[in-house]
Amino acid sequence: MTGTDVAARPDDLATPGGTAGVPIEMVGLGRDFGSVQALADVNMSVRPGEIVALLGPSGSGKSTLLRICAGLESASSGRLLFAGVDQAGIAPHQRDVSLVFQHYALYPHLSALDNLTLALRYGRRQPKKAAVARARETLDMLGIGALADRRPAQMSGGQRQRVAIGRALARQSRVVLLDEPMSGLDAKLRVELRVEIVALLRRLGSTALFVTHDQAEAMAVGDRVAVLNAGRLEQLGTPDEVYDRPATRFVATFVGSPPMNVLDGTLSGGVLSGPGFAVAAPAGATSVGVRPEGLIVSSRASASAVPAGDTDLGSGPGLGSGSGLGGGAALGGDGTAPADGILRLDGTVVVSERLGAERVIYVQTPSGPVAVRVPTDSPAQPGRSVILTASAATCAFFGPDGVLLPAQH
Ligand SMILES: Nc1ncnc2c1ncn2[C@@H]1O[C@H](COP(=O)(O)OP(=O)(O)OP(=O)(O)O)[C@@H](O)[C@H]1O
Repeated sequence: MTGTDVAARPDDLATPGGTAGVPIEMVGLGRDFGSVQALADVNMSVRPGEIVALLGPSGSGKSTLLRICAGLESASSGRLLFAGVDQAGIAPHQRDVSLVFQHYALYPHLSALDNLTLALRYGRRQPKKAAVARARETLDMLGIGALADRRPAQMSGGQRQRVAIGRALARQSRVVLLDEPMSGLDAKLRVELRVEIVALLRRLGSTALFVTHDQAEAMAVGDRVAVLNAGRLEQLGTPDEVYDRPATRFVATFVGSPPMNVLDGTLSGGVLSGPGFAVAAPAGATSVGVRPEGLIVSSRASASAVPAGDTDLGSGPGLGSGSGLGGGAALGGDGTAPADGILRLDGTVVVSERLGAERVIYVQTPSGPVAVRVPTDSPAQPGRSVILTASAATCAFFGPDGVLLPAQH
């Protein structure tokens, strides 16, 4: 990563402690590299001071979008506006943008403090006293105030990355662009540093685009998350919206750990059915999705005979404990067709993973493995035959184009 300072800007724009960020507008942005369509028709409005996480798999166009914003790449189509001003033809150094890359480049012969001070004095033309004060404050906020006098060689990799991030952010640019700024750091450090980066961005008020392929990081850092896939913006929403109402099947299966289970089926008479499952579904549905915490696990042997409360092996929030399973009340006459719109799937637990305060089990079903979040003390252990159920309200339905269908009422 580097705290590359792309631009200088006049001192009168620098407002210490104030809000520096500007609105960013992307209108139909596209970028082709020969036959490769790196970006296609991206539309996005980012509010001043907002942090938007750009999330997507490798090759989805995240870096290309960031480089267009920095002015290092030009768009093949569409428009990019900062504060209402079209950036086409505006050179990188005139955009007042700070870039933070994965690979930092600090001046090796300067202390941490001097690396920051230099950027502020010459990048921002700040007077020495003000620059030193801002540099010290930034280092303190990043938890490395005590290392101010050390040169890069006398710091750990994580500490050097903090200095580089501090150098880019201290300039309080109108727009801050971060491209996987924490890759290469261990998980604990990443979590610590992202909290500090967000705190610093909020303090400085810059509008920020933060590229990551780590969905947990995107959800933690972004006021909103922009999910990209093959150059297209699949969804722009708050972390809650993206998780609870994924706009597309791609988003549903990219966000969440484990992600949403999606089962393919055929719709007939208002019922979507596929290998081993059936559920009441809206017109046009070709697949049903359910989050791992939306499923209830019950013992197969007792599901149709024992009161629900006794058979529940661990439930998500979708249904009350075992409700809908008592005496097989939720099942249709043939044992698979849904009554009350309930999704039902039979399977066998094949894997049980302890994840901190919870457990995730993987159930092999005729439609493939299904992940279910259960309490740590759930008896649903590998080898156990189980029934999975979910209320229709906890299910998401997608059409043949992968787009979320409106909820049924
Ligand atoms: N200069 C270039 N010339 C040709 N193709 C390019 C160029 N830059 C990017 N691409 C292609 O554009 C697509 C998007 O690349 P981009 O680097 O923006 O993706 P990304 O989401 O940032 O990926 P990663 O997470 O791996 O960095 C890819 O298919 C890539 O190969």
